[in-house]
Amino acid sequence: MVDLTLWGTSLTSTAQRLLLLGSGELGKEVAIEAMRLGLEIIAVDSYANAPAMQVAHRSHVINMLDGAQVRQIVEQEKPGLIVPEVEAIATATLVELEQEGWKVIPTAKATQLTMNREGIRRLAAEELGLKTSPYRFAETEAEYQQAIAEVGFPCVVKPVMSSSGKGQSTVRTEADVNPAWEYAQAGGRTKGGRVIIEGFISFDTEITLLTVRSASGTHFCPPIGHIQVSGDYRESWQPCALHPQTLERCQEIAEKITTALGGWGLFGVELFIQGASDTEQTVYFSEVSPRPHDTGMVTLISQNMSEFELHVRAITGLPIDEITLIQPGASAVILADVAGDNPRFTGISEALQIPTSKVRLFGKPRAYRNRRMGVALALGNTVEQARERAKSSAAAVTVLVDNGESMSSR
Ligand SMILES: Nc1ncnc2c1ncn2[C@@H]1O[C@H](COP(=O)(O)OP(=O)(O)OP(=O)(O)O)[C@@H](O)[C@H]1O
Ligand SMILES: NCC(=O)N[C@@H]1O[C@H](COP(=O)([O-])[O-])[C@@H](O)[C@H]1O
Ligand SMILES: [Mg+2]
Repeated sequence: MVDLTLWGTSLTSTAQRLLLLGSGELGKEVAIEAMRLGLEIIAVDSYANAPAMQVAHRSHVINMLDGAQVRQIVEQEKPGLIVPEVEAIATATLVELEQEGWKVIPTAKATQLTMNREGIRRLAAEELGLKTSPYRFAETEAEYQQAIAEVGFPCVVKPVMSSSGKGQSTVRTEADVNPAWEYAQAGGRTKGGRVIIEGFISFDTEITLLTVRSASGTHFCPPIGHIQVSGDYRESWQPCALHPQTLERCQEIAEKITTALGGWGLFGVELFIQGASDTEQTVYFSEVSPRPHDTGMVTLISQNMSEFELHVRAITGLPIDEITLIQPGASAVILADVAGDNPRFTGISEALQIPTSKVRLFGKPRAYRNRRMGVALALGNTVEQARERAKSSAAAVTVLVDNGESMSSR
């Protein structure tokens, strides 16, 4: 635990250590915020020089799906806070570590339930009665065929352990059925195994409602709208227009699911919205991240406190005062279109000629097709203006790699 009455200093005997399990772009910003408050940061991931490792005091490369390796690092580093950052961690070991007195953010149960789509879906739909898409789970190809027949076309197939759309496909016709199974088997964060088959929801908008559980109570950020392609985010903006009663409904759902998960920290509650914002809309719960959300990177520019600052404040037991929107804001991703080492970027100065724009490059040491390498952020007088600016800024950047191939980032 972090001792609020005796705040320590990094790299001294009083240090409060934060162990990041996962060191991508989201962890990098968490590390920066935690370091600003004087915490000692240890970044862990499955590969060297991951983004958060580059701004941490120390780092370790381990297989985070191997419980023994996770335990060894925890016992070696003795962190006050264990902060999961990615959807590929041995969560059973986190449960054991929590029972032994280590502090897991937000709770070991929350990381276990959300790391597996089955856990969170059953909690939301079957225990809490939240409206979700219809769904089935399948372990074998025969069960899969049966589930597809029951859910019907169109449906969405995903490995139960995956994120950022890995292994996900939409099945519209019979011809898509087998490729979707194969892709799910190959594409999850852990190879092979169980899949979820979800009925396709034809939503008008999808949002992330960032929800913070902290010493000063539960706080909501203004809703973030976003666009996803192949299950991965491309653009996000804040605020997203919703009917006032819809917003209330979204907050109720977020309150329910985050209360059930428990602990302190920021959560990204993903919701599908059907209908136009001039009447009350229908809200479906999709899933929740018990940590900062990729679509929430827009808050680096649009809010008085970013989702990363909010997470660090919440997990260390500090209060959150008012969360305010500075101005309508937007983010657009910078993707690689080619695989290779030693990525470099052209067009940064063009990108920054766009008014209000900022570019964040994550420092991932290797590019591959559709890997998110950076993000462009912008403000506007309206959401539309902010989105146009962020998209133009991102589109100006091109990712080049060692093999000499180059393609536009978008
Ligand atoms: N049942 C569904 N109906 C319609 N669209 C869906 C459905 N499930 C997923 N999608 C689309 O795919 C996107 C990604 O799905 P989901 O959030 O479940 O995947 P993920 O791999 O966990 O992604 P992330 O890690 O980025 O949150 C959703 O944001 C939505 O755009
Ligand atoms: N939707 C979840 C998400 O955005 N997670 C973020 O992406 C990183 C993995 O990136 P990589 O796949 O490029 O290594 C994770 O470490 C996390 O920061
Ligand atoms: Mg999602």
